[in-house]
Amino acid sequence: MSEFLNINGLSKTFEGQPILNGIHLSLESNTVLSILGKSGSGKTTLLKIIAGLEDADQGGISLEGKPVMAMKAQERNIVYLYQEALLFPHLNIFENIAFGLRLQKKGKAEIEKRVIQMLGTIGLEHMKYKSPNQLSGGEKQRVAFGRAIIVEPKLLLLDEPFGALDVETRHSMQQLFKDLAKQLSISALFVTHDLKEAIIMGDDIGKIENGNYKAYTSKKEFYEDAKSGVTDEIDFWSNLQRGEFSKL
Ligand SMILES: Nc1ncnc2c1ncn2[C@@H]1O[C@H](COP(=O)(O)OP(=O)(O)OP(=O)(O)O)[C@@H](O)[C@H]1O
Repeated sequence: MSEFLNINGLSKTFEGQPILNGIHLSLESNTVLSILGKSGSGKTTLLKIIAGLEDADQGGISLEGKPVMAMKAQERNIVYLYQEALLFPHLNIFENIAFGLRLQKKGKAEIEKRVIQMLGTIGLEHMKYKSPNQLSGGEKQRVAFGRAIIVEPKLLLLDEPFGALDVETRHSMQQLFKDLAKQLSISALFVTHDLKEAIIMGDDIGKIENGNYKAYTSKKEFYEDAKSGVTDEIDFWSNLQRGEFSKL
């Protein structure tokens, strides 16, 4: 079956150490797939290979049926976003968001209209003339989202994008992303090692372990997998409620 994104037998070794071991993964369009995995399991490596920022040793990737391995990163129409929202420090917020549209040589009026609209969507209209160093971490991450999404990439790769944010900001960013994903029919891989975040963000869930990828057929299957960590989490909170940790 031809899926939106198909990853076929992807392998990567670093300094003789196998990291990805023939990964097979597929994603339907307009779907967010959460990928869980412990630190060092190869999540970032996988995303970087998909984005074209790292080479694979073996395997193929196709997007909308077209092989992308031979394409340069900038030709893939894939955006990779990670924890640190790297904005252009010398450009104000408006220009940071407008950047991709200027590269695409869109007209002045169209850029103005789309950037203003995006600023509204991410709730930062009042900050358009500020520079990145005047923004909080959460605000910077919003701008990074706006800048990524405004160019309408085919695929969004999110690498622990909220990892550096406090709990409250993290929740509001999760909600914002979920709303945007629905509104703009976004297709994305969302990498995290946070169990709850994976459940909240993903339409589907999978995990990387020992260099292999396991796709869960449903969230129910994930909850019921003794190794998913969900049961441990539930047990923890049940024990806490029963007062079994009162001596801690
Ligand atoms: N350029 C590199 N050279 C050598 N080893 C590397 C390189 N990049 C990553 N690695 C190693 O590959 C392994 C997987 O790294 P990766 O960053 O993909 O893991 P991760 O699952 O994203 O981890 P984390 O959740 O901590 O970010 C790690 O052991 C890392 O040290």
